Amino acid sequence: MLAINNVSKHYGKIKALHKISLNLNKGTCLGLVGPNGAGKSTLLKIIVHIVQDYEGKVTFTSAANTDQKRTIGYVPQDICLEENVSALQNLYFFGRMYQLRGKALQQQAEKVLHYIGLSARKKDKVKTFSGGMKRRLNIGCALMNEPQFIIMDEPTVGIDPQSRRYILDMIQQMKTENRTIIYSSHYIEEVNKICDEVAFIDKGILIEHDTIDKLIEKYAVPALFFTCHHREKLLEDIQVSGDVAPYKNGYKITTANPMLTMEEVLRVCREKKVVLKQFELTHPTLEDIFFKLTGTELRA
Ligand SMILES: Nc1ncnc2c1ncn2[C@@H]1O[C@H](COP(=O)(O)OP(=O)(O)OP(=O)(O)O)[C@@H](O)[C@H]1O
Repeated sequence: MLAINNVSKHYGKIKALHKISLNLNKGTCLGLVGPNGAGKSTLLKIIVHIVQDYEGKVTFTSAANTDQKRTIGYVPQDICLEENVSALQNLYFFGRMYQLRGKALQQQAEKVLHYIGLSARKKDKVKTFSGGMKRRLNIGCALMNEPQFIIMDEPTVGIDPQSRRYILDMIQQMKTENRTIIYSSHYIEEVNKICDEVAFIDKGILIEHDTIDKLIEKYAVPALFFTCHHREKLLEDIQVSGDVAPYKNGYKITTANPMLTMEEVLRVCREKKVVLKQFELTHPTLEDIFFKLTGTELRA
């Protein structure tokens, strides 16, 4: 288990983290979600001991009597590879840091290459790789010590959809191996797809932490989404039924009674001869919940 207790971090006058506390059970995949500058990387660097000057406490408990260093794999946000040598040489470098030598080092590197789908390119220099391949190798380096905890800082930034899908599938595979994962991202749809739990962080403060199902249940407010021509005519009349706000390319009405509001919208449309282009009952997404809790757009 990972226990983060009351962790705060200042960089000079910048308050990067403020009294963060959260626990993570073995085998859980946690999505750490927040906009740029929220404090995600700082928290991850504290967890992996890169940042050591902070207030509060971080403790790990892991299986058997393994050395704590050997149980954590960290995938940094910035790609950390030697471009002028091969993928294999990069993996050997990280393996040696974890005291692997000889046949054990070779076998582990081959295993990781297979895992990240780069066996066929193992002898090629990294500088000939695409961005997505480099990201996969960056993850592979963190897997050389067979970590129990895997901590990934935005591992899918700026890559092609195919590599993104490959990385997400790899994470699904890691979950089946009962590894504990922290996955930092501001791509909420990825988090929704692969994570069990979500921690929302904004301006260094932990806003919420729960399972995705519980967050949806807790903050679920039914809403109607519509787009239409002459929507201003419609808005004048339907405000009584719910809270109307601009949303994507149309409007969203948050309402306690969606069926009644739906009937009312249709009635007003008929009366005012407004043609609806799209009209549907929506379910809140994690992105909506984040916005509701912080007033901040994730991609800002
Ligand atoms: N080494 C540093 N020196 C000074 N300030 C820093 C340093 N690292 C981070 N910060 C500041 O701390 C705050 C949190 O930054 P952090 O990188 O942890 O956020 P983040 O959520 O990971 O953002 P991003 O998604 O952009 O990577 C920001 O205001 C940032 O400018």
